[in-house]
Amino acid sequence: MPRDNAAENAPALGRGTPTTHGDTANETQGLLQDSRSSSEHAYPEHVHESTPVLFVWALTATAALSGLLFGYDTGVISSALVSIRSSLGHPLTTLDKSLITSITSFAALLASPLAGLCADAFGRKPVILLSDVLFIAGALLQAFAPSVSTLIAGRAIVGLGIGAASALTPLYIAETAPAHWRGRLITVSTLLITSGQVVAYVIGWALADMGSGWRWMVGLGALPAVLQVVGLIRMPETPRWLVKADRPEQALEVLKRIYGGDEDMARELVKGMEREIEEEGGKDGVGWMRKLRMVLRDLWTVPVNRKALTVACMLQGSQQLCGFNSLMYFSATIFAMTGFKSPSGTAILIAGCNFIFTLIAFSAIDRIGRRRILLISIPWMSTGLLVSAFAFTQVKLLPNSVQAHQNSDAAAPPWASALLVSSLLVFVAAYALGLGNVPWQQSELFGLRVRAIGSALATATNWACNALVGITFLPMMELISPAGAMAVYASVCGVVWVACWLIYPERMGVGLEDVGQSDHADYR
Ligand SMILES: O[C@H]1[C@H](O)[C@@H](O)[C@H](O)[C@@H](O)[C@H]1O
Repeated sequence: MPRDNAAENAPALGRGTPTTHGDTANETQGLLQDSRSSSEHAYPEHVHESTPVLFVWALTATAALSGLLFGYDTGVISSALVSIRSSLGHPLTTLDKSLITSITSFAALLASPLAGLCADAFGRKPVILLSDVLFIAGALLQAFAPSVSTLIAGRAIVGLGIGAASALTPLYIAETAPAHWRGRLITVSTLLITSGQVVAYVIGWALADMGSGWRWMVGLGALPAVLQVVGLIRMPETPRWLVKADRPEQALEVLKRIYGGDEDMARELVKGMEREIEEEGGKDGVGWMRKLRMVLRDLWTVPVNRKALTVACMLQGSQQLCGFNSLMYFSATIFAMTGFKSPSGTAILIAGCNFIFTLIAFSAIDRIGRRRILLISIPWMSTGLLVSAFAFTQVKLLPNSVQAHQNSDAAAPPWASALLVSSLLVFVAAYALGLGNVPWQQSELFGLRVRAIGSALATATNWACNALVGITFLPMMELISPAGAMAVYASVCGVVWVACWLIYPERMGVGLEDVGQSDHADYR
């Protein structure tokens, strides 16, 4: 029987509750040896309760700019597709449109596991910087594209950046955040994803009628990347990676800044990280390929890792298979089909609702807990989808309008339109509170040794399912009707709820060093 009291017990772990894993391994670590044993240490209460210092906010905000890029680049394409018209030599064919949209997800799918590998070898920060280079190159290539194929190449390059950034930003934030604020700080990056989508929709709407407006839409994506490069260059590598790379002095300095100069706390944390690495088999000075093989083997054969990977992939897959992004990518199209006067305006409403409820998730996630939020919000997603399915049955779909974006004839009685929009808003709000956000907390499921690659594989699952939904949504609408499509997504949500209830562990407030020590009972 799943238990919900883990949330209450968990913060104690984050404060350094003694574990059964003794300090013996640590006793050989000369540099950071402290006269007190680690079991005497507890995070000072004032640190536990206080808000993070400015430095932590700066770290988080700089890293989270990747979210803005990710959100903007995924959100802008629907408006850009409409306003390209014939400016690339001919009107875009359906194949052109599909390729332009889906190549980004496929490239992200490729890039995310590679990014995890590089992040272990070279550090988290260089890989985020590399993703910025890709964002800038891809945005410029798209803005100056003379042909459809150049535009597709630009979208692919941006996709590589998105894949790397989406795998590494939450990891970077998780590894620099104080445990009791980790959920909220990772949510900052989801907040920037959703605000990037709102900005993209608004810019798309504002520039839609300008001749070469679409070039500005896609080119503007380079701006936050430049900002991030400027900010990130001054930021440090994560202390966890530094300890793993045998640079504990540097890790200590970073941790001192994170904990407002509290040296005892910083030393204690470095000791915890060293202990974790020792327990996980020590610092492995082996080559890339061998290391990858070892980590993959550990992910698969060590039960606690395998369970972590299963949960992370299940959540990331669910985040996409519930169909949310079909709204993100095609809401203007859906609203045009159903005869809405201002489909783009209604689509902005959807993106705005996603943003506002992610803001609420920000304040709730470290208080209510990830598991409880998911179990409460997912049934609302199903309800919203089922009611919208009913509303769709009351709406007369306009013929041949799957790709149309403007319509003036009302095709739905006003009550049905209102029911449709409000039920979709319920779905979106519930999504933003739970599934849109919680899967990105994935790094807290994995021990340090397998964290980067485990998170990257879960991110790849996200992109694979994202591409699947992107490709299947319009055909599904035609084949089984919009109501049928919504019903399918509602049943996916039902299955996801059961899966979360059965296997998702609460990690609110747990220190990252304690994650690798979780026993199997932690996974229900
Ligand atoms: O967490 C984000 C967010 O919820 C976005 O709105 C969605 O488009 C992304 O696919 C998801 O990863």
